[in-house]
Amino acid sequence: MSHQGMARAVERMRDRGIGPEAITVFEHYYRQLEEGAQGTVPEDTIEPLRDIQALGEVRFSDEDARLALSQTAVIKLNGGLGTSMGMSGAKSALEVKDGLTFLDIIARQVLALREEWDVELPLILMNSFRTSEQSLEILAKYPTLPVDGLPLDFIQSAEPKLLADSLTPVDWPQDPELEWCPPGHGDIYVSLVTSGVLDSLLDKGIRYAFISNSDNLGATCDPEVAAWMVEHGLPFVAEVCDRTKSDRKGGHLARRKSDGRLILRDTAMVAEGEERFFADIRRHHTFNANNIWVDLAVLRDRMAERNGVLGLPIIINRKTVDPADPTSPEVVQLESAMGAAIEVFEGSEALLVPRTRFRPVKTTNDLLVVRSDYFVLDERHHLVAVGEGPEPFVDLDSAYRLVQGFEQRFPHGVPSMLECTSLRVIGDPVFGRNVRCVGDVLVDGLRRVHDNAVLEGPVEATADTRPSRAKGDGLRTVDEHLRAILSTLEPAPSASVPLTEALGLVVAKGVRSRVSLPSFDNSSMDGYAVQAASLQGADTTPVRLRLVGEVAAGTAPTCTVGPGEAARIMTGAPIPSGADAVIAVEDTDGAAEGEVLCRAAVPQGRYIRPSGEDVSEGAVIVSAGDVIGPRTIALLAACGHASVEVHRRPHVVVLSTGAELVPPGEPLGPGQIHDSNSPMLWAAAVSAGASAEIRAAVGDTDAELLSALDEVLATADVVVTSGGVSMGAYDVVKSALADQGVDFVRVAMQPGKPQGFGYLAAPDGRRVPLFALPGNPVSSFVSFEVFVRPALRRLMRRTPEKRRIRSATLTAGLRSFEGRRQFGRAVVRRNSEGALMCTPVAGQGSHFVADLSRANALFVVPEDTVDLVAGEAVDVIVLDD
Ligand SMILES: Nc1nc2c(c(=O)[nH]1)N[C@H]1C(S)=C(S)[C@@H](COP(=O)(O)OP(=O)(O)OC[C@H]3O[C@@H](n4cnc5c(N)ncnc54)[C@H](O)[C@@H]3O)O[C@H]1N2
Ligand code: MOO
Repeated sequence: MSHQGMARAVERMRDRGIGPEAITVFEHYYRQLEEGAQGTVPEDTIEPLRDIQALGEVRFSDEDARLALSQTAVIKLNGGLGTSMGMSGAKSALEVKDGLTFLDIIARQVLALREEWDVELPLILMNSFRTSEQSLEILAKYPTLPVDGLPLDFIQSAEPKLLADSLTPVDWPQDPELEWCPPGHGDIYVSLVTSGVLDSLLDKGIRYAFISNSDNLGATCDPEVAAWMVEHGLPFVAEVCDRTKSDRKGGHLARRKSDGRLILRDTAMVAEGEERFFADIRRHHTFNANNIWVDLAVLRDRMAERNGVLGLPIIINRKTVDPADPTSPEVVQLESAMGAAIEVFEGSEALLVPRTRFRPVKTTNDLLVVRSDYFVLDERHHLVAVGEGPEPFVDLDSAYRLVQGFEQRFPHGVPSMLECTSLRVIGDPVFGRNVRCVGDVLVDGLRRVHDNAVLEGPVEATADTRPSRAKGDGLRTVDEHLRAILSTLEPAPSASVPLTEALGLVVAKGVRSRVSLPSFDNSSMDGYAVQAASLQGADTTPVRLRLVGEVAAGTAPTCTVGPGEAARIMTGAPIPSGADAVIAVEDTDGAAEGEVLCRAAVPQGRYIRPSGEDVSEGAVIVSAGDVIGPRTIALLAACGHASVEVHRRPHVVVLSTGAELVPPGEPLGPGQIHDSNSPMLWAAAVSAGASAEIRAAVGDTDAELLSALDEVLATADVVVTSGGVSMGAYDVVKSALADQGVDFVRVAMQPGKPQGFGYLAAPDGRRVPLFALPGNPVSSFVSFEVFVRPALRRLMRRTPEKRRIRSATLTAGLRSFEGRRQFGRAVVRRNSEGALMCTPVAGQGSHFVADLSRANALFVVPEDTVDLVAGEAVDVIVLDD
């Protein structure tokens, strides 16, 4: 009966036009199925992987990496339908981040790599008969993507689903397409051959393929892996990641004892009673990320040797014919796993890669995290985690499981997850706009989550989630206020700036050298360019060489140096042709014309700085994320760049308020003081890396302040005001801006309790952040340190945003306010044993400018600490690091 089943299945495949190679493979698996093959891998036949090479340990020169990448193609397994997320078309057509689909991101990643490395890097999808059309439509948006002589996709084979009891092909007239399934991703090897793509790639000189799932946004084509394969002649590399408890189900690699080869053991291959070994994450401590690298020439040989049947272990997948209808007949699908091919290649290797290379989106929980601000797409379209903590754990209720239900309940986008450790939603609330999750959040039984809600854990966000300003005694904590600021800031756009304006900025786009360094062979000494052979024996018997010319730095040589000849040469001057060494002037008589007497022999190459020794033309000299310092500027300049693309420097305008203020240097009238906050805040902004200017202080009327702000908003990226934020009758900043979008809050800190922050609209529509700091000089300074400096660094993408906190020993006791975090001023020094000692300055009042200036550090006393005695440890922030 089942033999008949195979015959009928094969007949259907022929009718559908499926090629003989794929049919042979199907028959192979069908026979295994009939024989009751289980394909198990018992634990005593394998050894756990040990001493796995890690990606960070393999390093190659740019040139090697480029060369390897120029022989590589990216292949994406794109047959997935996303049925488990309620999708019917290609899963990769789902908008996953910033309005882009998986395929858009993949296409952009490939195009960025091509540009960065100047390589052809073909992208090819392995589609199923159901995903091809829709996927190619998306890729059509990228006209430069296709590579001459290669298709953008090939279609993997199809096979009939078999009725579970009779193993005959199932009939499903309601939707005949459901009678077919793709034979798993292990089919890629057969389909590469039958589609002709394998030959086309090899004909074009493409020797390696990087193959991964299209829903794994972490799987970017890393040139270092390609270079590693080339260097060691590896036929097959499988990327593995460290396994955590939640990865217990995935497959892992192991070494087969009988022949020492690597094999893949998937869940389905675990022998009965051996689940505990499989689940032991210390024993099998990595899992297969399904990112593989294959030497296509070796693959072609293996396929030929085995008559097109690689013989991968069979996977028997049991489903219903209509996956969406559990009452439809039960079927089996014969599949194989791509990674299983590792056992076919002698000399295969596993490579331990960071978890970031395995970021699949399998569920809407994954989708929420990827869409959120926890991740950004960088300029190379790599998905980069920007949250400080580990990736948040998300568990949404069943109403969100399918994409449609998910979209309906997040109509304004997903919440901010930057500061979230976990989010669990019970019920099916619709989320408003600008919702922020902080810590471990549980949403239970809510009908809706309001706009601007801050869900702060550990929370049972069961009651009201309207934005809460204050808690307890009405004060906001320091961390809450800082988060409220940082989470709304949008980093400055990138711009190209001259080198002299780039100091301290973060590179937005990698730069390649326009020249080789040195760009020509030149002399590292003042002396004579010679042929080394001419000076043989000159150590014992001095040799006379005929002077044929002179080369100074900055000129082109006009002479050629032959045997017995020399050309006078200066440091940095080009080596004339014919010469292969330089003898230093000290080893000669220094003659300027006629003949020069040489008293030393020189080896070939002596004192010659060869072209390209330092940098080769086209090499990447700085990368996105690098911070520009004086040495980077030297490199950029040497490599021919007058400007560099960076994240822009924000321009800060400082504006003090108070009728009592007089500019420094001018005489004081009764009740007047010199404005010291303006220059202090200006200097603090410049020290933080921003550019800054001071706007003359204004008095205490709303009109004065508003008209000054109108003026500064035209040029400011950030406005910092001082004064006028407390409870006084003339507290102008608060009175003028409270209903203009600036929030005035009291923060549980000392000094610096009254704070304002918000956004004002600039004349050109930009939203300009405004910090309203308290007027007391010390309060103003501390507020800048705690809130403005991290914000400026975030705008410039400088990390770390906050200063380092260290521990020091107090030399004197002190008292602090309960419920407020105290930022005291101190002198922090090392004692003779090297220990950090903290001595608070005498005047801790908010008006002591001299004591502030004597201090070099802030000490931080937590909210719940009131008394500290000498000898206790205290946190300190050293200011002049
Ligand atoms: N009744 C209350 N009074 C105050 C409270 C309060 O809660 N209730 N809070 C106190 C705290 S704490 C602070 S801090 C200050 C904040 O005051 P303002 O931001 O409103 O600032 P001003 O009143 O304008 O000035 C305070 C102080 O600082 C001197 N100052 C102001 N600007 C400058 C400058 N540019 N250069 C040098 N010195 C400056 C100003 O002359 C005052 O002496 O409020 C407390 N009051
Ligand atoms: O809190 Mo105010 O900022 O002390 O002086």
